[in-house]
Amino acid sequence: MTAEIEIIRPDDWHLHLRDGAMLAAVAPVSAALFSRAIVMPNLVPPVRTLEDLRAYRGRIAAALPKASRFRPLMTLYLTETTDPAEIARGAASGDLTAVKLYPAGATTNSDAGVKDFSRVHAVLEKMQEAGVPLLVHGEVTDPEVDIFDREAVFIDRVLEPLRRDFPGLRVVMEHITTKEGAAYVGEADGNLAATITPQHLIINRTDIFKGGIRPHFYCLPIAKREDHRQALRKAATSGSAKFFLGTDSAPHLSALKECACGCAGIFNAPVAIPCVAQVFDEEGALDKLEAFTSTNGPGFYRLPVNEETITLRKVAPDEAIFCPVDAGEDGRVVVFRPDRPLEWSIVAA
Ligand SMILES: NC(=O)N[C@@H](CC(=O)O)C(=O)O
Ligand SMILES: [Zn+2]
Ligand SMILES: [Zn+2]
Repeated sequence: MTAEIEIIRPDDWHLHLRDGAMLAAVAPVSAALFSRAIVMPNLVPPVRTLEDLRAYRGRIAAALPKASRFRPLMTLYLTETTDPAEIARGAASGDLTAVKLYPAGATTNSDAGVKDFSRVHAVLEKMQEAGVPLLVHGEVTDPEVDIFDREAVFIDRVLEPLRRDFPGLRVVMEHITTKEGAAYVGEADGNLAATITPQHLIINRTDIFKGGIRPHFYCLPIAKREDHRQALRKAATSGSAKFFLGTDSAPHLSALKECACGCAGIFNAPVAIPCVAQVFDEEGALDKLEAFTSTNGPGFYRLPVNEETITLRKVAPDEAIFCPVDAGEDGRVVVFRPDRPLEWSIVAA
C-alpha cells in the first residue's frame, strides 16, 4: 500500500550533538529534517556557563551547512555550584532555553551532576521565577535500586518532592521508559511534560538480548518490559499535549559500544521520524503523529509552531535506507535499526 502524509516540520526536544568531529558528522543529519532541537549539555567538560553555552552554539553553527535554518535551543548543565544569577541572565538574554538535571552518575557524562538536591534549591527558585524549564534525567543512582526500577523510584524519591517544593517550576521528564512515568506525567498539572524516544516505542528489554547481546539497543534509561513499551505507545499516540518527541539521539563511536563495557546511547537521528511514523501507523494513530512530533513540544516551550511541512511515504520495506554515519577521522557510528523492516521514509523535507 502506498500512502503519503504531510506534517508540520518536526522539532527534536532532546538531542546530543556532541563536539568536534562527531558534531561535524551528526549536526547536518538532524538539521536536514528537524527545525529546532533542545541540545543536551553533557559534553566533556559540560556546558556550565553562558560563556560555554554561547561558544558551543557557535561550534554547532559552524558544523551546519551554510544554508541551514536549523535552530539549536541551548541548555545549561546543572551542578551544585551553578550560579542563580547565570540563570536570570540567560533567561533575560534569550540564550538559555532550559537547564538539565543529571543525578551524578546516572548516565553518560553525568559525573558533574547533582548529588545533594538541597544544594540546587536557589537555582530552582530562580528558574521557577524566570519560567526556565528543568529537564530531568529521571533515574536514581542508588546502587541498591535495581536498574529497571530506577525511573519509578526517582518519581517517588526525587521528582514528587521537588515538584511539591517548586509547584510553579516547569519540568520535562526526559525519555520516559515506564508505565509509572507515563501515568505520573499524564495525571500531573500543565507544568509537567515528558519526551519519549523512538527506541522506547519500538524495543523492550528482551530485544536487548535477542540472539546475543545487542549494544546498539543499549541506552539509559534502559528499555523495560513489554507492558511498559505498550504504555509509552499509548501515551505518545493519545494526542495528550504532555507527550512529545525527544529522540535522545546519542552517538558514540561503534568501537566504544561494541566492547566489554559499552557506552549507553543510541544514534537514531537519520531514522527517528520514519520509526515514529511506523509506530503511529501500527497503532492506527497517524492523525496524532503531528501533535507528537511538531505541535505539543512548541506548546510546552511556548514557542511558535514551524511553518514548513515535510512529507512521509509508506514504501516497500526494502526501500528503507540505513546509512552508517562517518564521524570523521575517529571512525563510524551505527544507526539504530529495529529488527523489523522500516516502512516509512521521508520524501520531501
Ligand atoms: N541516553 C543515553 O543512553 N545516553 C546519553 C545520555 C542520556 O541522555 O542519558 C548520552 O549522552 O550518551
Ligand atoms: Zn538521560
Ligand atoms: Zn539524552
